[in-house]
Amino acid sequence: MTHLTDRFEQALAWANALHRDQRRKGTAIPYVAHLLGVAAIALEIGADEDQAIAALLHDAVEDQGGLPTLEETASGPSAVHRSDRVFRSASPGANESLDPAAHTGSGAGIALGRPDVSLAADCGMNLLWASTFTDALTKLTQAEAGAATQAALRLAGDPKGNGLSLHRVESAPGFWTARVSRDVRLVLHKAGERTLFAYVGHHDEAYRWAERRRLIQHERTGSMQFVEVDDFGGLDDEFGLVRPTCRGMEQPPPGETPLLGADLPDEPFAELSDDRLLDVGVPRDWLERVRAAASTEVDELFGHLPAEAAEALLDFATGGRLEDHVAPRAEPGADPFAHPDSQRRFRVLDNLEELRAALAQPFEKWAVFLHPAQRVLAERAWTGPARVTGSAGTGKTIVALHRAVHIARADPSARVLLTTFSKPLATALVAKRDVLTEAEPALRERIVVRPLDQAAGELFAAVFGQPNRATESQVRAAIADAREAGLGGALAPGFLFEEWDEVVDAWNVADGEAYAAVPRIGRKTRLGPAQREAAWSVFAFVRERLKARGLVTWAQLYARLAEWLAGGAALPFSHVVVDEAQDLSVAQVRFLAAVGRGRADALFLAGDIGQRIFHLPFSWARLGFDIRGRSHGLKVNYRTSHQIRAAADRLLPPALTDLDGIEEGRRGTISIFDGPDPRVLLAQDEAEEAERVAAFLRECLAQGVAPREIAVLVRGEGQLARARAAVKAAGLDPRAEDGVTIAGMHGAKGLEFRAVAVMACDEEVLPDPERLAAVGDVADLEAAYETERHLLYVACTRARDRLLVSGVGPGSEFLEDLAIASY
Ligand SMILES: Nc1ncnc2c1ncn2[C@@H]1O[C@H](COP(=O)(O)OP(=O)(O)OP(=O)(O)O)[C@@H](O)[C@H]1O
Repeated sequence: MTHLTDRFEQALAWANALHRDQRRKGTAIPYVAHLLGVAAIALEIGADEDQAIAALLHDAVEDQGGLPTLEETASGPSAVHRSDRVFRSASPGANESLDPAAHTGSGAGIALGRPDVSLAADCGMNLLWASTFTDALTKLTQAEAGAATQAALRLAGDPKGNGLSLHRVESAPGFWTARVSRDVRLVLHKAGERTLFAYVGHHDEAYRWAERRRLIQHERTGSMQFVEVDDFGGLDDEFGLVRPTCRGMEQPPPGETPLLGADLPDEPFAELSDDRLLDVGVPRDWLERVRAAASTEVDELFGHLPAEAAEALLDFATGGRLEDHVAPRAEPGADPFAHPDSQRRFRVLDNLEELRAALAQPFEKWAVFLHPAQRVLAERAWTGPARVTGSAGTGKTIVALHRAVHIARADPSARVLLTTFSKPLATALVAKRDVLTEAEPALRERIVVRPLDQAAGELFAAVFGQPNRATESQVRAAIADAREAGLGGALAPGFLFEEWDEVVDAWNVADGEAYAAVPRIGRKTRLGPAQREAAWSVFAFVRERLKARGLVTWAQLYARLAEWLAGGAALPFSHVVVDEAQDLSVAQVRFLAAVGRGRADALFLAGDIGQRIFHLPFSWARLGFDIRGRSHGLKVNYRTSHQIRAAADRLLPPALTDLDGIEEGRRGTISIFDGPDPRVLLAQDEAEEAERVAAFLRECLAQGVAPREIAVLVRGEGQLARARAAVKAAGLDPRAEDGVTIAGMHGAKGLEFRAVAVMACDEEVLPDPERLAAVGDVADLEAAYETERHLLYVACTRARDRLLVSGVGPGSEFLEDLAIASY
C-alpha cells in the first residue's frame, strides 16, 4: 500500500466533491473528469510520489487557474491507497468515487483505474477500435498515453463523451475529436450508434490525420478500410497509418535500403487491370497511383495501402501471383466489420475490459489484430489433429496462443495444456498467455503452460509415482559394459547408442523379434540378421540394467502414459496445443497421438520443419498421428525485415517435405517491413572478429538498440568465450542481467531480438564436426548435416532489424548460401 502525497489527496478530494455536486445538478465539468483521469493515470503508471504526480496534475491545474483549497471541498480529505489496480478509500465518505465496486450507476459515474465500463454497452452503443489507434498510442509519451487511455475508457463508458469536448472535424466526414489534455486529442469515427477509436495524437497532427482519411467499405471485397485521400508521397511516418515497423525502430533513411532491391521493372504494376487490383483490396482511389508507381516508390506506396493490398502487391513484385491473394468477398448485407480483412485492423468491443487490457499493452498488437490466415487456423473447428506451419517469424506461436484461448473461451469446461519443448520457451508462452487473457482471469486458469517433459513427468508422478529417470550417461555406460561383456560384435558404441535412442528406446521395442520387424525409420543403414542379433543382445542388456536399477527413460515414461491413456484413462486436460512441434521426439508424438484419440479437436500443433534442430526426421503417421489435410501454412513474416528474411530463406530449399509426404512450401513468404541489409564478415583471426563484432554492437547501441534487445549467438558452448570477448570489447558487461543475450543457437529457438550477431561461423565450427562424427550411422549423416544448416537458419531469423554473421575465414560452407557479399 502506498500512501499518496497530501497534494494528490487534496486534489482527489476536491475533484470528488465537485463531481458529486455537478452530478446532482445534472451537468459535468470537464476539468473534474480530466483531473480524475489524471489522478488515475498517476496511480496506473505507479507514479513515484511527489514529482511524477505533481507533473501530471500540473497541466490540469493550470487549465483551471489553480487548485482550490481543501476548505473548498465538500468532504474532508480521504486517505487514498493503491493496491495494484483496485482502488479503495479508507474514508467511508469517499467510497462512491474511489471504489470501482461501488460504481453501479448511482453516486459518481467515474471510477479511478476502472471506470464503469459497462455503461456504453448497456446503452446499445456500438464500439470499435482500430489498430491505428493502438499504433498511435505507442508514439505518445507514457503520461500522454495514460491520459489517452483513460479518456478512451471514459468515452467507452459514456456515449455522450461528457467532459471530453467532442468536436466534429469539419472537412472529414464522420470524424470527431475528443479532448484528452490541452494538447492531445482522440480521433473518433462516428456513424449512428457506432463509435470507432481511430487515432490519437497531438492536436494539429490528430486533425490532419483525420482530414487525410475516409472510412470506406471496399466496393469489391466488402471490407472496411481507412483510405488515404492525400496526394501519394506527401506523408511521413509521423502520421501513423504507414507501413508497420518494428517496435520503436526508426525506419532506415528513405532510399537507403529499398524493400525490394533495385531489380524491379520501372513500373512494376503498370499492366495490372482495375479488376485485378480491386480483387486484392486496392481502394478505387488508388488504382491509378498503384499503376503509376515507379519501382523506387513501391516501398512508400505499400505504406499507404490497406495491408491486404500491400501484401498482395509485395508478393507480386517479388515473383508471386496476385491471384493467390484475392480477398474474400462479404455476403450481401453482412456486417462489413466482420469481414476477415476488417478484423485485422478493427476490433468490435464485446467487453470493455478487453479495451482496457489492450490499451494497457498497445505494443502487443498480435493480441488483438490477427492476419485472416492466422484467425482462420486458430478458430476453425478441426476434424482431427491440425498443424500450423510457416517459416520463422510468421506468427505460428501467436496462432497457437490464440488457439488455446479460443478453445477455452468456446468451451467453459475445457482445460488446455499449452506446451513446448523447453523451459525458457514455456516461460515466454506464459507471458504471452497472460497478455491475451488480461481481461479474463478465469479463462487464464484453464490454460496451463508447461514444457512437455515437465507436464508428462507430473502426470506420471500423479499416476504411477515419482519416476527415477535414466540419464544419457547411464545408458552409454550400460552399452559400454555390454560390449565389455563381449556383446554387440563389431558394432560401434556410437552407432549402438543412436540405434537405442532413435529406434529401440524411442519406438519402445521390447524384444528381439519386435526389433527384427521394426521399420528402422529415419535410419537408412540396413542391418543383416546377424548384426541385428548382435545389436539386440546389447539392447536387452541395457533394458535389463535399467529395469534392475528402477530407472526409466523419457521414452519409456511417455510409452507408459500412452498405454495408460489407451486403457481408457482421462488426462487432466481436454486439449493440448503444442508450439515448436517440429522438435517433438518419437515418444512424445506417440503419447500425443494417444491424447488425440477420441476427441477430434484435442490436438493443435505449430511448427516449421526447416527449424528442426534436435531430432532426425521420422514418420508421424506411423505413430498414429495423422495430420494430412489439416496442415496449413502462414506466409506473412511479422518478425524479420525483408532483407534478413530473404537472406535466411536462401539457406533452405523452397519447399521441405516431411517423411509422411506433407510438403511445406516456403516460397511466397513476405516481410512487412524493411531494414538494413544483413552483413557477413570473414575475419583473419578470432581477435579481429571480436573487434569487428564489437563495432557492430556499438553501432546498434548508437542507433538506440538497448543491450537487452541484442543477442550474440554461437554454435555451441565451445564458442561462448568468443561471444563474450566481442561483447566486452564493445564496452558491455557480458554478465549483466539486463544486458546482451549470449547463447548457443539451440537456446535461441523461439526468441527474437532487434539485433543479432551470429558469431564463430568457422569452417571447423559449422557444421559441427563433433556432431557429425557422433552420427553412428553413415546414412544419417545427411539428415544430421541438414539440422546444422537449420541451426544457422534459426539463429539468423532471431533478428528483427539488424543481422551480422561472422567467422574466421574461409568460414562455414553455409555462409555461401546466404549469398551476402562479405565485407
Ligand atoms: N498478427 C500479428 N500482428 C502483429 N504482430 C504479430 C502478429 N503475428 C505475429 N506477430 C509477431 O511476429 C513475431 C513472430 O511471431 P511468432 O513468434 O509467433 O512467429 P513463429 O512463426 O512462431 O516464429 P518461429 O518459427 O521463429 O518460432 C512476434 O514478435 C509476434 O508478436
